[in-house]
Amino acid sequence: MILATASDNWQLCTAVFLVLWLGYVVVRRRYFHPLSKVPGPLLWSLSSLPILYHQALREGKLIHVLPKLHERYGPIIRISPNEIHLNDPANYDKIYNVLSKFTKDPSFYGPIEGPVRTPVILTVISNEAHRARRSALNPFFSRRSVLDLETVVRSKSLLFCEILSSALSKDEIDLEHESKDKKKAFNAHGAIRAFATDVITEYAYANCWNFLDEEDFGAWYPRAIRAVQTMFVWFQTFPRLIPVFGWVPDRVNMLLFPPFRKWFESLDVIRNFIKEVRREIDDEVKPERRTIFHDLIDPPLESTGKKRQKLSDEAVFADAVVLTGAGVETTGATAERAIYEVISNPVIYKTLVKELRDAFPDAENMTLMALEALPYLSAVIKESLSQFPLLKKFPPTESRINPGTPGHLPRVVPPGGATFNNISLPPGTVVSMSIWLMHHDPVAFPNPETFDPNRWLGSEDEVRDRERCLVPFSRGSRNCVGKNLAMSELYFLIGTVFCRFDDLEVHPDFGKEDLEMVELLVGYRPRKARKFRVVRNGGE
Ligand code: HEM
Repeated sequence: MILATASDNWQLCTAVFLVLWLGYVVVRRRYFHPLSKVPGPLLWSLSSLPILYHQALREGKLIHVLPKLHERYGPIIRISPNEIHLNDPANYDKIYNVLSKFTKDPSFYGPIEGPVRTPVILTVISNEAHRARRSALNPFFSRRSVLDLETVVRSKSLLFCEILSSALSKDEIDLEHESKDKKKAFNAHGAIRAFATDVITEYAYANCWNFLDEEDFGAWYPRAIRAVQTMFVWFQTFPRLIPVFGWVPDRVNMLLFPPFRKWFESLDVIRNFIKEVRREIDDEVKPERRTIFHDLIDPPLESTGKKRQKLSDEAVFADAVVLTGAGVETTGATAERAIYEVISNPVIYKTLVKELRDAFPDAENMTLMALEALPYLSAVIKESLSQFPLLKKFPPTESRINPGTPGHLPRVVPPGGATFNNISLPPGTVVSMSIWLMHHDPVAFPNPETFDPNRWLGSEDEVRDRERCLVPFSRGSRNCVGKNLAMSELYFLIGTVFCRFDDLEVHPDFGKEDLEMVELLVGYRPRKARKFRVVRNGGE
């Protein structure tokens, strides 16, 4: 009896303590927190669970909700106890600039290291440490290097067109076993991502993975990267899971998460390749072509006569993993979007084909500089990197997510604090802006629902103003290192496809609703979406 009463009292005390503690947290975060004056929904200011709900349980839908919150609460909103989101383009360059003192938010970027288990270029927190690491990569992805190695991108684009052409004429071969409809459809979704993987593996490592030659275009790879990215969201909210993942042997992780199996294997391929290059360097074997691994392990002399800082094998490995994966879905989804929009719009299609065929009687002779000089092609690419048509089926904010990296890229306010839209933020506050919202600024992009390359062909002043809001690769010292290569891929792929084919159509099974995107740092199609396929005019 005495024991029962003691236990009841203990439970009561615990319940009272929990209620008081919860009340204290709520009152402190809402009314006495340095960010308490920043507008935003109550629940979001108390906990980061709403972000987890939209990112993990609704898979990457935070980006769909942010515009609605801005509409309701204004240009500066509190989206978690310590994070502020901004949507006024005037603030972009204050945060994301070359000499920025804003550092990356460790609680967002740190978990990205989880699966690789070592810091990667994307996640280095200190801007100084990042500068040293980035300076090792920059020369390899400079405009000069991309121009020097343009044959890599050109040859993969031509191969893509060969495969597209033979896939669409397959119906002559074996009509008995498959329906005509099935035969003539080309899996453009898979092939575009295979193209992006083949380019980066050939360009950076001179060791192409040749996904374009595979039946399913190496579909395991984008699938595995996506699984890894989904995991980041959980790691970001529950960082204690990261060491658990580290302790669990790879074999068990592979059993628990099947898409990881091949991904772990791909890590081994990269690791072994680094070992091989290290051996070559030690044995003073002259490589056929110096790759990024040669440059990172054994940096060449600079014009000053100095050698750049050497990276450890572990750092070279980590950056190679990111470089291989970072350009697949980003470039892939952008190119896919461009091809979809062009073939869905006869006027755009005709104009683009004419411009390309007038400039290049033979697609094999294209050069990047000649492609870049084409105004209409350039306008199509800029439009593909920025914004997309409204899908009638969804409310606008659910429909116009652009590919690439559309979401918020959180940074930490430096010592001394910062002021945005007349609201002062103390040091240590996390601030973020979303590229997708920049591309939907109503002043820079009137009629954002329309895919309209002409918006990039107006007066110089008008285009310059618009370009201030065009930030697909972000800006400043932490911007995309692969942007020159990505642009070269977009120019060559879109250029060769539309120089060669004037009769492509979207497969009738593919609807506008399949273009919806979710954001897991990189923009993805929702899992239920059908894959983008093309057919030849009259092929149905
Ligand atoms: C259309 C294609 C692409 C888009 C839109 C894009 C966009 C971006 C953005 C916005 C960032 C900054 C992320 C952040 O602040 O957290 C970034 C970083 C990065 N991107 Fe890309 N990217 C593209 C293609 C590529 C390609 C082809 C590569 C491979 C070479 C690549 C490699 C990287 C790497 C390594 C970083 C981290 C850079 C650093 O932290 O210094 N990206 N990208």
